[in-house]
Amino acid sequence: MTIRFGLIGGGVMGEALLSRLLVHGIYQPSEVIVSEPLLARQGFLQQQYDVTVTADNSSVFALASEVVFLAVKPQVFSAMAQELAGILEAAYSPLVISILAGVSLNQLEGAFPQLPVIRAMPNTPATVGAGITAMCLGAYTNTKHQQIAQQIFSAVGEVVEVSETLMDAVTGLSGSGPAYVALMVEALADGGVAAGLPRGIANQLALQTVLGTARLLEESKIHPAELKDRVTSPGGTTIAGVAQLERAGFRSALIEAVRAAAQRSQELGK
Ligand SMILES: NC(=O)C1=CN([C@@H]2O[C@H](COP(=O)(O)OP(=O)(O)OC[C@H]3O[C@@H](n4cnc5c(N)ncnc54)[C@H](OP(=O)(O)O)[C@@H]3O)[C@@H](O)[C@H]2O)C=CC1
Ligand SMILES: O=C(O)[C@@H]1CCC=N1
Repeated sequence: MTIRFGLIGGGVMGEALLSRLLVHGIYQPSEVIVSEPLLARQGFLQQQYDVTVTADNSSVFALASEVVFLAVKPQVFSAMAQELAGILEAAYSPLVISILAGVSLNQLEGAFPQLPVIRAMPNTPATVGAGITAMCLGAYTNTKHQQIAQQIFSAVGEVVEVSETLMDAVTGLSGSGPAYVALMVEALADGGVAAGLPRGIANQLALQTVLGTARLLEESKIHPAELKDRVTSPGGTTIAGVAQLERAGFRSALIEAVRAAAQRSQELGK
């Protein structure tokens, strides 16, 4: 069977995307090639997903007819682009999809001249099909390319299209956001333990509180402030907790976290 999908960088995000694409049957294992420097990792991916593996990035471009998906760290982008410069042949014309934080369409189009390029930012809930991806289209893309990217990212969750000027902000919010939420779940459980709960029960209460609240907000479409008002009984427990969060600068801390991550995304592209 022809190889249609090439993945460069089979790490955390690369594997998350790959596994969902295979589960959804968007690509068959025989249609996929993955490039990875580590032999042990190559062996794992080959055994786990039955895909072709290589350490040679140029062969991914040579073989993948439809999509080359970049999932290496932004810090190795220049070295990778230099290694490929001059090797890529004019005959290669896959759609290049990059999920590298901070790396701009301009940089991608400089590295892959004339190729259709899409810059995207998924997030780790993609692993369980509950991700959200923001994407923006490069100059050489057409409707077919947009549909291919839409299909790929729909396999791992929701998809929104944004202007490239918003991609660093997206990275700071939804790209990095799962870490903030995970910290919050951990800290809530710690609070429960501090208040006397056994660890297992505290973990379960913390996780289900976050899941349930997110689901309630999604299904009811009420504003988060209104939900907060509904939980806070006059003179009750919740307002005591909220007042403490305000004293500790909880909201400000989250706002600044998103801004710092967006700023870091900007720096990674320089
Ligand atoms: N993790 C996340 O939540 C998200 C990450 N991203 C983006 O996804 C990208 C990957 O992140 P993540 O999966 O976390 O990182 P990982 O380090 O887990 O994955 C990167 C993979 O690329 C491999 N690699 C390194 N150099 C090369 C090379 N020259 N050619 C081919 N493969 C190479 C690495 O191998 P080795 O380990 O041997 O170096 C590793 O397996 C980043 O650009 C990040 O910005 C985007 C959205 C969310
Ligand atoms: O931390 C990072 O740089 C990557 C990008 C978004 C999430 N993880």
